[in-house]
Amino acid sequence: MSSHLGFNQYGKAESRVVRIVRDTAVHEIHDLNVSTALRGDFADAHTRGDQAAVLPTDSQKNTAFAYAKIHGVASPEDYALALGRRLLEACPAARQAQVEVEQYAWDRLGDHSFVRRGGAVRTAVVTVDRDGAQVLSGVQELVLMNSTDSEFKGFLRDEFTTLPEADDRILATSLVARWQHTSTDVDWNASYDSALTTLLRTFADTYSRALQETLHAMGCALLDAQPSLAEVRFSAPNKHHFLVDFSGFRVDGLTNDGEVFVAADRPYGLIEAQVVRDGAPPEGDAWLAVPGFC
Ligand SMILES: O=c1[nH]c(=O)c2[nH]c(=O)[nH]c2[nH]1
Repeated sequence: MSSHLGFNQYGKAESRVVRIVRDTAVHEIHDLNVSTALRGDFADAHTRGDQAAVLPTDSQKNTAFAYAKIHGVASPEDYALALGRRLLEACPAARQAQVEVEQYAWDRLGDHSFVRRGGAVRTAVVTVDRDGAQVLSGVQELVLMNSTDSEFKGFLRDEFTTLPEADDRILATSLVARWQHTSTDVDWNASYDSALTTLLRTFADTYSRALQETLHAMGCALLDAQPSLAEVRFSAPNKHHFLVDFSGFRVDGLTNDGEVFVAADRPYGLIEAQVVRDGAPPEGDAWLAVPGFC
């Protein structure tokens, strides 16, 4: 048999890093899930069992914790850039380091008391190589619903199509979105806040003829609002809500005029799309091994 080693990377997945900033009596909390991966010349580890070039995943994990102190967490992007650069420095065989961060938000209850905020998780994926870095920012588990102003009709029909046309339906999703920056000279927190505002406003304000159209509108709005973004990608489960049929109930005058639905959890439509700025620079390896997108 003839074969060769193909693409490979290795690192520590999902280090749960909690950094408390306690320089004053009013503490701050940064709650992260951090994954690192190194890519480069690690053939000897795979083919000869030689670990000389391998910075252990345990050391990568330790660096993730140390950098929460040494560098701090001004934003997930800024922390990930610092961590990625350090890992490249520490591992000469690595050509590229990818750092993925999820940040869980906490709301303040007092000087040193917090309550975890439900809902959306902020994300960053930073890919650092020896002459630059690429940054994706994003959000996941952003659960959205429009209770009207959504239709789905005029679709292709075949022998197996039973779906009725819908003039007025619920549109709901748990959105994953990531967007690529063209620079690392960015106010990451301001950019994220503005992106979220744009996405939510557009979801709410767009009359939807399909989830596909809504995603496209959200992507266009985001690229319009932030000229330094190259591209946005969405993965959106269509969280179907089916009208409950009251017609068999023996209750006089009981109607269901778009008022009572069953929320189905599976199967679900999965709508994925990229919206790309014309003339955007090449995307490089920013999206390599980033799961969940077409
Ligand atoms: O917004 C939608 N897009 C589809 O492609 C689709 N397909 C389907 O059955 N329902 C929907 N809804």
